[in-house]
Amino acid sequence: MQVSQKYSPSEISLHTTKKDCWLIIHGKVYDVTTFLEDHPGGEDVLLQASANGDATQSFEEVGHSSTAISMMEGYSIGVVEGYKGGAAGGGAPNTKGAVVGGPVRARTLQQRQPQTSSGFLDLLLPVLVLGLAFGAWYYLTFYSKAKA
Ligand code: HEM
Repeated sequence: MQVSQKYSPSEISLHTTKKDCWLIIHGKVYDVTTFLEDHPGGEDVLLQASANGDATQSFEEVGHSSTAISMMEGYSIGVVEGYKGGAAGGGAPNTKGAVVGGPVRARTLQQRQPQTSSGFLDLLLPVLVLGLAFGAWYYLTFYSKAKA
């Protein structure tokens, strides 16, 4: 098994420029310098996230696809020394040294819920059906009376 390179937070904080940009996501360190220009969300957000320290929250908030999550491995260069994940981040190395939590949490968050239709549309359909039913009943009643 490959031993992960460990980086101290102060060392990581030296890599926040366009020519040298590292990110911390779930306690892992990613060198995204070559990815900056190709990132669909733009390079600015990555530079900003890099400068902010831990990019886990920003990364999660976007709800990245599984494609994005699998791309990350290609930029991984190691782990944060002494990283303690805690409730917010997940992905912390546990006592046995295995990284837990991160991908699972990422997956649950990135399953974007399809936008359910608005309350207005939810109401419109039953009202339309009722209206049609009433119209049909009224027409048939009136029509049969007129004919009689
Ligand atoms: C190694 C880390 C990252 C990788 C590999 C990555 C990859 C991607 C990919 C492939 C997309 C296209 C949409 C998708 O497939 O989900 C995307 C979109 C995006 N990403 Fe990232 N990303 C990374 C980190 C970040 C971070 C740290 C942030 C926030 C600070 C961020 C913000 C965004 C935004 C705003 C979009 C556009 C979302 C949209 O328009 O729907 N990304 N990213």
